[in-house]
Amino acid sequence: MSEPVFERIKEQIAGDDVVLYMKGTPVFPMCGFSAKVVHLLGQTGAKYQSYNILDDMDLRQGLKDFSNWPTFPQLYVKGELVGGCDIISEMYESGELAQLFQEKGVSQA
Ligand SMILES: N[C@@H](CCC(=O)N[C@@H](CS)C(=O)NCC(=O)O)C(=O)O
Repeated sequence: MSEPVFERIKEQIAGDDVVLYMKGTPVFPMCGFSAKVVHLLGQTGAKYQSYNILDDMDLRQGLKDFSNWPTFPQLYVKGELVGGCDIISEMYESGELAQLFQEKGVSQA
Protein backbone atom coordinates (compact mmCIF):
# COMPACT_ATOMS: atom_id res chain seq x y z
CA MET A 1 0.00 0.00 0.00
CA SER A 2 1.38 3.39 -0.91
CA GLU A 3 1.58 6.15 1.68
CA PRO A 4 -1.13 8.87 1.78
CA VAL A 5 1.44 11.51 0.85
CA PHE A 6 2.19 9.58 -2.35
CA GLU A 7 -1.47 9.91 -3.34
CA ARG A 8 -1.27 13.65 -2.73
CA ILE A 9 1.87 13.92 -4.85
CA LYS A 10 0.26 11.92 -7.66
CA GLU A 11 -2.75 14.25 -7.63
CA GLN A 12 -0.53 17.34 -7.65
CA ILE A 13 1.69 16.22 -10.53
CA ALA A 14 -1.37 15.12 -12.52
CA GLY A 15 -3.13 18.42 -11.81
CA ASP A 16 -0.81 20.72 -13.76
CA ASP A 17 1.44 20.20 -16.77
CA VAL A 18 4.45 21.67 -15.00
CA VAL A 19 4.91 21.38 -11.24
CA LEU A 20 7.82 22.81 -9.29
CA TYR A 21 8.51 21.64 -5.75
CA MET A 22 10.75 24.27 -4.26
CA LYS A 23 11.94 25.99 -1.13
CA GLY A 24 9.90 29.16 -0.74
CA THR A 25 7.73 30.65 -3.44
CA PRO A 26 8.47 32.01 -6.93
CA VAL A 27 8.16 35.53 -5.51
CA PHE A 28 10.27 34.75 -2.45
CA PRO A 29 12.52 31.73 -3.06
CA MET A 30 14.30 30.51 0.07
CA CYS A 31 17.21 28.81 -1.68
CA GLY A 32 19.49 29.73 -4.58
CA PHE A 33 18.81 26.47 -6.44
CA SER A 34 15.06 27.04 -6.31
CA ALA A 35 15.52 30.68 -7.30
CA LYS A 36 17.52 29.65 -10.35
CA VAL A 37 14.85 27.23 -11.60
CA VAL A 38 12.15 29.87 -11.03
CA HIS A 39 14.22 32.27 -13.12
CA LEU A 40 14.74 29.73 -15.92
CA LEU A 41 11.07 28.77 -16.00
CA GLY A 42 10.27 32.48 -16.25
CA GLN A 43 12.60 32.71 -19.24
CA THR A 44 10.76 29.89 -21.01
CA GLY A 45 7.39 31.52 -20.32
CA ALA A 46 5.91 28.17 -19.27
CA LYS A 47 2.92 28.16 -16.96
CA TYR A 48 3.63 26.21 -13.80
CA GLN A 49 2.31 25.39 -10.36
CA SER A 50 4.68 25.56 -7.42
CA TYR A 51 4.55 24.01 -3.96
CA ASN A 52 6.63 25.21 -1.04
CA ILE A 53 8.07 22.12 0.60
CA LEU A 54 9.29 24.15 3.58
CA ASP A 55 5.64 24.48 4.62
CA ASP A 56 5.02 20.75 4.64
CA MET A 57 7.49 18.27 6.12
CA ASP A 58 5.40 15.25 5.00
CA LEU A 59 5.58 16.46 1.43
CA ARG A 60 9.30 17.24 1.77
CA GLN A 61 10.15 13.69 2.86
CA GLY A 62 7.44 12.09 0.71
CA LEU A 63 8.86 13.56 -2.48
CA LYS A 64 12.33 12.25 -1.69
CA ASP A 65 10.89 8.76 -1.30
CA PHE A 66 8.41 9.02 -4.17
CA SER A 67 11.02 9.90 -6.78
CA ASN A 68 14.11 8.61 -5.04
CA TRP A 69 15.53 12.11 -5.47
CA PRO A 70 17.05 13.61 -2.33
CA THR A 71 17.00 17.35 -3.03
CA PHE A 72 14.91 20.34 -4.08
CA PRO A 73 13.95 21.85 -6.42
CA GLN A 74 12.20 19.02 -8.25
CA LEU A 75 10.53 19.80 -11.57
CA TYR A 76 7.80 17.53 -12.95
CA VAL A 77 6.42 17.77 -16.47
CA LYS A 78 3.25 15.86 -17.30
CA GLY A 79 3.64 13.78 -14.17
CA GLU A 80 7.28 12.83 -14.65
CA LEU A 81 10.30 14.08 -12.76
CA VAL A 82 12.63 15.90 -15.13
CA GLY A 83 15.25 16.89 -12.55
CA GLY A 84 16.64 19.48 -10.19
CA CYS A 85 18.57 22.69 -10.67
CA ASP A 86 21.62 21.18 -12.42
CA ILE A 87 19.59 19.22 -14.97
CA ILE A 88 17.13 22.04 -15.63
CA SER A 89 20.01 24.50 -16.10
CA GLU A 90 21.71 22.19 -18.60
CA MET A 91 18.46 21.57 -20.44
CA TYR A 92 17.72 25.29 -20.58
CA GLU A 93 21.16 26.08 -22.00
CA SER A 94 20.95 23.35 -24.65
CA GLY A 95 17.40 24.24 -25.68
CA GLU A 96 16.10 20.83 -24.54
CA LEU A 97 13.81 22.38 -21.93
CA ALA A 98 11.98 24.56 -24.47
CA GLN A 99 11.81 21.54 -26.79
CA LEU A 100 10.35 19.34 -24.04
CA PHE A 101 7.73 21.96 -23.18
CA GLN A 102 6.82 22.25 -26.85
CA GLU A 103 6.61 18.47 -27.35
CA LYS A 104 4.44 18.07 -24.26
CA GLY A 105 2.18 20.95 -25.26
CA VAL A 106 2.86 22.96 -22.11
CA SER A 107 0.85 26.21 -21.97
CA GLN A 108 2.49 29.59 -21.68
CA ALA A 109 1.90 31.75 -18.62
N1 LIG B 1 22.46 19.66 -7.21
C1 LIG B 1 21.13 19.93 -6.73
C2 LIG B 1 21.17 21.13 -5.83
C3 LIG B 1 19.96 21.21 -4.90
C4 LIG B 1 20.32 20.92 -3.46
O1 LIG B 1 21.48 20.54 -3.16
N2 LIG B 1 19.33 21.10 -2.57
C5 LIG B 1 19.55 20.82 -1.18
C6 LIG B 1 19.80 22.12 -0.43
S1 LIG B 1 18.64 23.42 -0.82
C7 LIG B 1 18.33 20.09 -0.62
O2 LIG B 1 17.23 20.18 -1.15
N3 LIG B 1 18.53 19.27 0.44
C8 LIG B 1 17.50 18.43 0.97
C9 LIG B 1 16.56 19.13 1.90
O3 LIG B 1 16.79 20.29 2.26
O4 LIG B 1 15.55 18.51 2.28
C10 LIG B 1 20.20 20.20 -7.93
O5 LIG B 1 20.65 20.10 -9.07
O6 LIG B 1 19.02 20.51 -7.73
